[in-house]
Amino acid sequence: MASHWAHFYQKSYQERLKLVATFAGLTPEQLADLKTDNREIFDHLIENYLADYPLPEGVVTNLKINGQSYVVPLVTEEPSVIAAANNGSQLLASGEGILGKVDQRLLGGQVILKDVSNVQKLQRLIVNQQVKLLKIADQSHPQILKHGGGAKSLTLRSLNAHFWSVDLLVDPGEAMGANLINTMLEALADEFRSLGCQVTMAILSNAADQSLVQVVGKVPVSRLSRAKMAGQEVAQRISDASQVAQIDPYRAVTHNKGIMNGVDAVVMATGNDWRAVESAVHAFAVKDGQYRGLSTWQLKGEFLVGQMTLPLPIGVVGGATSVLSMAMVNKKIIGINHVSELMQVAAGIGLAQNLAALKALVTEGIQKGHMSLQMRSLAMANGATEAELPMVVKRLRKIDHPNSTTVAKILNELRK
Ligand SMILES: CC(C)(COP(=O)([O-])OP(=O)([O-])OC[C@H]1O[C@@H](n2cnc3c(N)ncnc32)[C@H](O)[C@@H]1OP(=O)([O-])[O-])[C@@H](O)C(=O)NCCC(=O)NCCSC(=O)C[C@@](C)(O)CC(=O)[O-]
Ligand SMILES: NC(=O)C1=CN([C@@H]2O[C@H](COP(=O)(O)OP(=O)(O)OC[C@H]3O[C@@H](n4cnc5c(N)ncnc54)[C@H](OP(=O)(O)O)[C@@H]3O)[C@@H](O)[C@H]2O)C=CC1
Repeated sequence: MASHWAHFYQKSYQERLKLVATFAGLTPEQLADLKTDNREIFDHLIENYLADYPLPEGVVTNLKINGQSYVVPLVTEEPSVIAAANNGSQLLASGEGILGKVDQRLLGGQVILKDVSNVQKLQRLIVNQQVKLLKIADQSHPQILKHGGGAKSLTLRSLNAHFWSVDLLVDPGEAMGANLINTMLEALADEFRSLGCQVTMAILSNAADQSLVQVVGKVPVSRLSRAKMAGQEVAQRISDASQVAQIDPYRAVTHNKGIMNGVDAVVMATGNDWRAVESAVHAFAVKDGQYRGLSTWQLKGEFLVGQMTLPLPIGVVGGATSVLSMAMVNKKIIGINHVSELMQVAAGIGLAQNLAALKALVTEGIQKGHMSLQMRSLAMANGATEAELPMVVKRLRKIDHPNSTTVAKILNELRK
């Protein structure tokens, strides 16, 4: 990680802005985008527009994937998430960094049929007229062919005695593809209606289990030592925590929430559909019938090795990724042009977040780090001014379990 990023969080706001703008080569207009309201765009983006709802955006400055370093914007309202992602990224970068890969990106969708009169006949038609049917899909959205994508396969699947699903797989190019596949599915639905089928509906599936990203991270055990705990012991305890998330759904849910603290923050920052991502990820977590942690950590000799596979229905073009000026600025800061790279960056941030969370949990506990960063929020929520923050936070850090009453007492003393 280049030295000018070191202790980024200890620099002033202006210094941080200047460093990121210079690093990403932002134009003056793009730099201005980091601070303007968006009424004229948002009034056309959603219905009944009323106001902007700004959320904080920070950056992780030291993510290393496949030997490349990234500065990654994260949008989140939760204190300590960005600190954790920085912490985990730094630990992973101290080893060989993260290795990532995306084998294929296909988005799925379905035309739901009811009470098919002759299943064998329909099955034969779908097989024998596959080329014609895929052409109907492509012709409904010809632009996608220009971008190297298109409809790839159509198969029939029984759901129960009454319902069938005609499953379509589409290569959406660099887009997430929901709008484009829905257009294709509605064209196919019309075709099946013309063949005498009862069509219930046509809609994409957010399962995205044909758009998987895999990340593997290795941390030298020596980097994990903490206070009185040797690195080997911390590594073993992280591995134990990982095993618990595999056997207990009750734990797995929070283990995965920690991962999604990072993933969602990148998905939001790049204008992607985080509801689609959340649906896909949690469905994938229960793919074998039991809800399990999405990542595993194992002690292998001198390294703690983490691995994770995630479905990520996201894009780098289309939808809000091409409408929100901040999404475009953030894609420039990350420096990505291909969606497979963005998938690896988002998953890498999720793995880093998970490592930092587990390390905190199995050593000093989550509250020490979390609450020390939460102090500013607690102070501001209870009336501390910008000028009073440093003194209030300094005093809060010396108190066990501070609360709003503690803040009121400190402010009373300061304001006498
Ligand atoms: C909070 C830390 C990082 C402190 O960690 P620490 O080791 O006490 O602090 P440190 O001063 O030694 O800093 C270590 C590194 O953390 C980063 N770091 C440190 N401070 C900052 C900061 N202010 N801003 C940005 N980055 C920061 C930074 O990279 C720093 O390296 P340095 O630059 O000093 O060489 C650690 O305790 C941690 O990672 N905790 C996990 C916090 C977390 O996961 N928060 C999410 C909310 S809790 C949750 O929802 C997830 C969870 C826990 O439920 C998931 C689960 O159950 O699995
Ligand atoms: N998750 C869900 O369940 C649903 C999500 N959505 C929303 O749909 C949106 C995503 O759908 P999507 O189809 O991506 O949206 P868009 O239709 O906005 O984006 C796809 C379009 O991007 C253009 N494009 C430019 N370059 C490329 C490229 N390299 N590869 C592919 N397309 C390219 C193409 O149009 P052209 O060639 O004309 O430029 C293409 O048709 C999101 O806003 C999402 O919230 C909608 C319904 C449901």
